Amino acid sequence: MNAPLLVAEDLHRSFGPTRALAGASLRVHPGEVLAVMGSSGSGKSTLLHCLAGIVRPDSGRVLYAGRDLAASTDAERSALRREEFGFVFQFGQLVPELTCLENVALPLRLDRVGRREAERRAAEWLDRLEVAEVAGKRPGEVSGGQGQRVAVARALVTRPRVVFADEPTGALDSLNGERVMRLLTGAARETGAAVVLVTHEARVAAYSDREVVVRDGRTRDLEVAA
Ligand SMILES: Nc1ncnc2c1ncn2[C@@H]1O[C@H](COP(=O)(O)OP(=O)(O)OP(=O)(O)O)[C@@H](O)[C@H]1O
Repeated sequence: MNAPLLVAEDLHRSFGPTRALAGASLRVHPGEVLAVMGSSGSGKSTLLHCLAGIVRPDSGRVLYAGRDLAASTDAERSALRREEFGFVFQFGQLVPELTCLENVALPLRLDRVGRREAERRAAEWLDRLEVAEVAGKRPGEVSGGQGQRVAVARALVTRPRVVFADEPTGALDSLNGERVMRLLTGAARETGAAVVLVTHEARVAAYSDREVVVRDGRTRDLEVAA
């Protein structure tokens, strides 16, 4: 298998007296869909935030493409998040004042792509996520499932190498959840993006290539020969 793109080694992280991570390790290979499973409070989101350079572990290392995240500056880490990573959260977190098309175009605009080109690419992604009809609407005017598909389009429009998805279907009914998962993993496979998918639902994890379980802040790999 290729060299891993993202590596977490023996991460520990506490918030005051609460130990969120107590020895979490994992590897993400280019293009793979990895599900991070575990019960509520087990440390899944903290692990995802450490992997994405949002939360700094108390000890342990995170390497992205061989580079130690702790050795980079805040500016380098935010550039990495903007250029190489995409994010999908449980509640779309779209900008309410912008139309869905403008929301998807936003990461490109932040990368200084001109408006016309950014909106052309955003429209392509809305189409790909089967949600072209909401382009001119604001997030408050679309359904939960449509909003999540817009959020997936926004996460993928910059062609990231890793998409971090934290309970992306958590607020959806099962039919809409399945649709979001099918479109998210399909688009990621087409563009070669890896996906780190945090979920507590086996039905959602079924879309992954491999599963890692977090329990009391520690990871356990389900696949022996991963
Ligand atoms: N910023 C924070 N401040 C204080 N405690 C926190 C913070 N973030 C996480 N924790 C605590 O760390 C533990 C792990 O939380 P985390 O959100 O990583 O778990 P999770 O597995 O993602 O849970 P859930 O599935 O409920 O989202 C929990 O006890 C949580 O309350």
